[in-house]
Amino acid sequence: MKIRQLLQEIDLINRLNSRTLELDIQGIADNSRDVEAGFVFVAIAGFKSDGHQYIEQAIEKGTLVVVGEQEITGLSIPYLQVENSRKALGIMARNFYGHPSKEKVMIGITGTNGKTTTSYMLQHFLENNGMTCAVIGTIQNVINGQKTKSANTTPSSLALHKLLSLSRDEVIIMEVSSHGLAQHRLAGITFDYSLFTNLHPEHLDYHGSMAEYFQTKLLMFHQLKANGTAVVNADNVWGRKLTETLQREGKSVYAIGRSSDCDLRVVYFTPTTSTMLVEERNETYQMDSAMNGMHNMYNTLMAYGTSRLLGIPKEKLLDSVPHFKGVEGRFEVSKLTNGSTVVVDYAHTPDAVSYCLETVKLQGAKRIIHVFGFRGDRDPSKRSAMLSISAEWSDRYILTLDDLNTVSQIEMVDDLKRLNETYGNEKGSIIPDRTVAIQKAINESKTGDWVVITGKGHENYQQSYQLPTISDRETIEFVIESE
Ligand SMILES: CC(=O)N[C@H]1[C@@H](OP(=O)(O)OP(=O)(O)OC[C@H]2O[C@@H](n3ccc(=O)[nH]c3=O)[C@H](O)[C@@H]2O)O[C@H](CO)[C@@H](O)[C@@H]1O[C@H](C)C(=O)N[C@@H](C)C(=O)N[C@H](CCC(=O)O)C(=O)O
Ligand SMILES: Nc1ncnc2c1ncn2[C@@H]1O[C@H](COP(=O)(O)OP(=O)(O)OP(=O)(O)O)[C@@H](O)[C@H]1O
Repeated sequence: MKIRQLLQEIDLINRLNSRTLELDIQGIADNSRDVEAGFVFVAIAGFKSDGHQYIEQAIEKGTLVVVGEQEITGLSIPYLQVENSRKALGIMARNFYGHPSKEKVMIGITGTNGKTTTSYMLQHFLENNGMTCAVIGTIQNVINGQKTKSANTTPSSLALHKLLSLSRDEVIIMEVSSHGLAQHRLAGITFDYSLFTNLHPEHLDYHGSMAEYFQTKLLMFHQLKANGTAVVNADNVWGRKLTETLQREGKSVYAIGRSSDCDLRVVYFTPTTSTMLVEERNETYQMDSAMNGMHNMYNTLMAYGTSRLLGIPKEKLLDSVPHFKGVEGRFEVSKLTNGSTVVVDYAHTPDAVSYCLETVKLQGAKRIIHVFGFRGDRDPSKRSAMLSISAEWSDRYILTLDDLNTVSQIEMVDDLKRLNETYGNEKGSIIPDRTVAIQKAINESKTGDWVVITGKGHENYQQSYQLPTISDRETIEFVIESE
């Protein structure tokens, strides 16, 4: 591809000469280590390092042209200055890979919680009804049925356009994180359907306030195609605000929720059986689901409503809904021989912990023993609320370690002690070793009790613990087998 074609629709601060514009480029890299001969290197001022520092390294590796934000002169090769390197990277990636999102049905899912669950549920509904789907998100990326590990929930724009160009799937279902939106990882993408699950306090260390967090989420809805539709959970206060905003802008909104003005409305939900009575276009009918909890009622409505918008007949979908059994690490239930039950759940926000413990209570738990911790380097403002909810709902809670990231164990344990003294109660104790905490909880459980382990879900442990296990699931199996 010629540089001239690569730069289409990019706002340039300086101009390249006509000879440079006709050069053929072989690829794009945003990391100097990935540069090959004939590439364009895009320098990004990042959170940890500054790509502009690596320009010489990129030149040594054979880059033809450098794109960056800083005013730089005197390079041995052409330099192109742009307003925003991350944005320019997305547009270049789109041009290089031939605008791959144009050919697909693009579905973006955003919100604090429920993105992964809604993605896989939607994939299940669509594939059961004859469509092929790619899924891009937290657990993995699935393209043409092939699974690969994902580095981020929302990949960099370069990785994303490459994935899209490789995909032969009809529909792309992707989780869209607020970090991804803020960092222009979606630049060059347009959506047919944009889904909003909910918004709760999270990542406020990054976004500063709920208002800013909301504004960032809103960016995805400004990337809807002209005939695209927003599917919004209108029971969430921010979902209401989003609906009003989008309607004012003349965008098409499909609302789900409990109120009478919703396009897909839950008239009644029976939590013990996960049965819903729903109303759609003045018709009321029953929907049976295998997914526990009110939060999954909302996820089901989001996925079901989007499938209806894609034209799948109601009867076919109603057959598919009960067959979706859930996602790895999200309310994963094991029954133990001592008559107790263990749940592993990825809840790591106050609302998610609350939904999880409430669901367990509604399943008839005699006693709830809750094991959880807090991630180092992640928004500490949510910790007190998570602890207060656990202290209220559980009969016993054990505070333990989650991923420490760059925080030391001593620092985290000190914070657990401080939080427990301020927001906890007599039901709580602290066992820093996560595997020992889980072992203790399981050993204490009796018939009818539920042990609820939240925070890590499907993920492997970042640090090693006393028991020789690498995930909550493995620890549970180890404890059961050691009995
Ligand atoms: C803090 C943050 O969000 N960082 C993201 C950001 O990194 P960055 O661009 O700032 O990277 P950097 O390391 O400072 O490097 C700057 C530039 O120098 C370049 N470089 C660097 C070294 C070198 O030798 N040569 C070189 O050229 C790098 O390639 C980069 O272009 O852009 C990268 C590419 O898009 C992301 O992978 C990276 O995500 C990091 C790994 C991360 O952990 N992010 C988390 C916070 C995140 O994004 N999470 C959300 C989900 C949140 C949730 O819902 O829980 C997600 O979507 O994953
Ligand atoms: N609709 C929902 N509302 C509130 N909480 C939910 C909802 N759906 C799931 N949860 C809770 O959030 C946890 C994570 O769910 P899921 O992975 O689907 O969300 P996510 O948005 O992809 O999360 P993340 O961004 O952290 O990957 C679940 O284990 C559950 O506790």
